[in-house]
Amino acid sequence: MALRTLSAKSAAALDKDLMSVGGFSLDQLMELAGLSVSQAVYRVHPPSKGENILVACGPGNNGGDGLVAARHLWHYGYKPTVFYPKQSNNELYQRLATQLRNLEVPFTDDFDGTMKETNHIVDAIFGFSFSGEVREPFATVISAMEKTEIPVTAVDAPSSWSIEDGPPKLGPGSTFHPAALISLTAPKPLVKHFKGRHFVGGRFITPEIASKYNLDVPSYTGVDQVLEIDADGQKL
Ligand SMILES: NC(=O)C1=CN([C@@H]2O[C@H](COP(=O)(O)OP(=O)(O)OC[C@H]3O[C@@H](n4cnc5c(N)ncnc54)[C@H](O)[C@@H]3O)[C@@H](O)[C@H]2O)[C@@H](O)CC1
Ligand SMILES: [K+]
Repeated sequence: MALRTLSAKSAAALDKDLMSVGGFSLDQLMELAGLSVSQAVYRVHPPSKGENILVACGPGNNGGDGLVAARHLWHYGYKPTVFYPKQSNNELYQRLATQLRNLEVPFTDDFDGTMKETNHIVDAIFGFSFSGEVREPFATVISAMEKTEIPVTAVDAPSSWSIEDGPPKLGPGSTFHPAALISLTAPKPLVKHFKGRHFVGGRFITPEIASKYNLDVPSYTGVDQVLEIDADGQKL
């Protein structure tokens, strides 16, 4: 039986619960989410397949997960480059960007140009709060990820996909099928349209929260922050 999914509305409510009664700060959740993302990338694309990783970050917390993942990837020996065109003034994101600059991780405004030197892309543009039609500058970037042969790992959702209904019928993203997806906390309903390698991560939910939101706690192994599952939700 497939792992139970979490709607966009419940994902937002669960996040709030973790940060209130759960006692977590956003920094902590983002660190664990981004650490999971980096481990999924390591599984899908070990450094031996090419060290250049382009991390595309959006304006919200999905983008924050990308910034954290870029830092861990650097420590694993990759050469990440970050595309982060709508940088937030929020102190948390500024600190994440400083941490990357201190490692001399480059930031680029030229997604297409950087893509030419890239072995793998991380799509951290939009997560569970995305809705409507994609606005620029992200529409162009999503079209580029849609057309390229370079494999993409999507964070929580392929950007542009409706969280409930999957790929848009028309426009940017309508034929965007990333090679891999890492669902954070729990898969979202869009996974029924997803055909690539699927991981779950975000190893921070308690049995109580899982029960409140009617979720399965993934059976992570040892120190792993990710679990790869098949279409039936079974561990691979
Ligand atoms: N409990 C969890 O699972 C956690 C989830 N985190 C991450 O947080 C994400 C959700 O973050 P947020 O709620 O900040 O939202 P997102 O990062 O999904 O996106 C919100 C941003 O996208 C913009 N946006 C929305 N629709 C758009 C459109 N059509 N065109 C252009 N821009 C648009 C909004 O203005 C906003 O700036 C999750 O998907 C996950 O990646 C973690 O960081 C923390 C823990
Ligand atoms: K994404």
